[in-house]
Amino acid sequence: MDPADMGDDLERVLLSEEQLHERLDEIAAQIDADYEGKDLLLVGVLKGAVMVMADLARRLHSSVQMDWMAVSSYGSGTKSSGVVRILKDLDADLTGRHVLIVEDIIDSGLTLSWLLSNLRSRGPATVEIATMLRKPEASKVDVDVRYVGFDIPNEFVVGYGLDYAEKYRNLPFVGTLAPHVYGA
Ligand SMILES: O=P(O)(O)OC[C@H]1O[C@H](OP(=O)(O)OP(=O)(O)O)[C@H](O)[C@@H]1O
Ligand SMILES: Nc1nc2[nH]cnc2c(=O)[nH]1
Ligand SMILES: [Mg+2]
Repeated sequence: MDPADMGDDLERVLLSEEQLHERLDEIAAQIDADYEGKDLLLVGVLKGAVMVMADLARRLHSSVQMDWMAVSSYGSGTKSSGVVRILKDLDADLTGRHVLIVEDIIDSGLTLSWLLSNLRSRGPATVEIATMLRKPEASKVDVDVRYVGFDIPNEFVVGYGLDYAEKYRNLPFVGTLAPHVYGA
């Protein structure tokens, strides 16, 4: 999808495709170094993390497996409901595994803190987190995030997996929406 095809829905491009990919090169190199000689299980959080999972995984030289969990707390709005629902659970048994949760964004941090305690209760060897984007609110939650692509301002963003009412996930960049789109 091209920015031009969004008409006046797009306010501005926050992170270009090039910026996202360059940062992923750096993060992938760090992950390869940190997990050298270990089997790694990447856990992608559907649906938002699809793009970052695909782009990160293909940069890794480590031995990795990929599994998916679908959770949702936002529905079709721009605010977290605070209630996290499992829509699809993992196929993999986490016992003794090195787990890396792959997220597109940490905003309120509610999804992640819930996910962390859920996955930790399944007996993994280690659980770490990689996220492409992180907003300032996330600092209020006591969660240690090992790999962060970009710290971004507190605006509702779309693209690179992130939706507004299920649209715009296929944008190759991260942008902000014009307020008229979500009725502000
Ligand atoms: O830090 P938080 O405030 O909890 O927000 C972050 C979560 O919100 C988004 O998922 P969403 O619930 O919109 O589901 P989706 O990935 O299917 O769009 C995003 O993918 C994160 O999982
Ligand atoms: N699309 C989108 N989903 C989110 N989920 C949590 N924060 C955001 C955001 O800024 N944009
Ligand atoms: Mg969403």
